Amino acid sequence: MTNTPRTTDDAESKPRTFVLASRASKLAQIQTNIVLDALRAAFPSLSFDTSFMSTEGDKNQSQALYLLGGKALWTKELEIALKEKTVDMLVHSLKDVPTVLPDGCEIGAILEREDPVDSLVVKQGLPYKKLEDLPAGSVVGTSSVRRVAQLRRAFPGLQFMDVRGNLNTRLAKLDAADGPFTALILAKAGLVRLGLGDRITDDLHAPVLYHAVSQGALALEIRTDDSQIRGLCEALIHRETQLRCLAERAMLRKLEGGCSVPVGVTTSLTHEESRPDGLKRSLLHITGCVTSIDGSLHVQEALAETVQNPEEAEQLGTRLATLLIDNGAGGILEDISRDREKRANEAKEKER
Ligand SMILES: NCc1[nH]cc(CCC(=O)O)c1CC(=O)O
Repeated sequence: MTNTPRTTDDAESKPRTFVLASRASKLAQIQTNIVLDALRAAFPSLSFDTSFMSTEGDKNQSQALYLLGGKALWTKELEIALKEKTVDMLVHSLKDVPTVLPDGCEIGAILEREDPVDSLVVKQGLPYKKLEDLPAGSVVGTSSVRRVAQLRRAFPGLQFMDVRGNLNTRLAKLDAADGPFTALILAKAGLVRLGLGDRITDDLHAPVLYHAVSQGALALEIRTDDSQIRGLCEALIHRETQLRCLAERAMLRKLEGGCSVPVGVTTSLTHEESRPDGLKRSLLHITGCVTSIDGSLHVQEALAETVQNPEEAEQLGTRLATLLIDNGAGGILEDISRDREKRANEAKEKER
């Protein structure tokens, strides 16, 4: 047997292994494996691996999300690893990705969306199916100010309470015999991906509840200077989801909201025509709303436009945000940031 000496050249010609990274929660791992399977199917000769880590949002389970504010709670640690090149691609729920990315990072692909609606999950053993069925005073758990603000309008008799933790933790809190909750509102996509879709008793649609920007869609975040991985990402782009989500994110960016402001949205894309030059023109509808935390004020606007590319989709979202701001959303958002500052200061005072 001959001994082949290992030269530097050999090491360098060793094929690159692309490392996909995400949060360590069960849902994040399932989502990463969805992407891993798609990449392996599209590029059978390439080598992929995964890496999981916890983020500030996972570690800080006690503070209300509303007070933690619009920081990059779920993405920052991952983006550091991406920039240090320990990993090559981040798999996110696009909903959790801030609308402005750090320098050197970009979205490489937005994948086909699950149903973006929010769903009702009722405590095990209780007979209720819909929010309408819940007795007055029932406690509904959600950590989203968007859901609380909109649902207070439609269901003034219900009580809403913060519930934190990953999806399995929240369901355990719901089902606990001595727990306060009668039901939870959760994103349908997360429940379905976790195989918990059978716990859903109802889906909540607009105009009762507008979903979060980009809810239900997965996104891949990459280094701007990594053209090789950008090329791989392109194979996973779902055009319809991409155009819808980019419009939604452009709206939120202009409203200067993070994941924790009461901004809701719905979009739809209808294919109008394939033109002789090969470009597709699609009609993009977007309805957006901003609701005050107590549900007393609600501003809602809608626009529709034919779009041919991501830039035009973003322009539509930005225009909708301007319309919302001009029609009262600006005041609602200012009140919220004043209130958040006040509460954050009170919390700091308490610590002293
Ligand atoms: N903020 C938590 C979060 N981020 C993404 C999802 C669900 C999956 C998705 O929207 O893609 C959830 C859970 C929830 O809101 O119920």
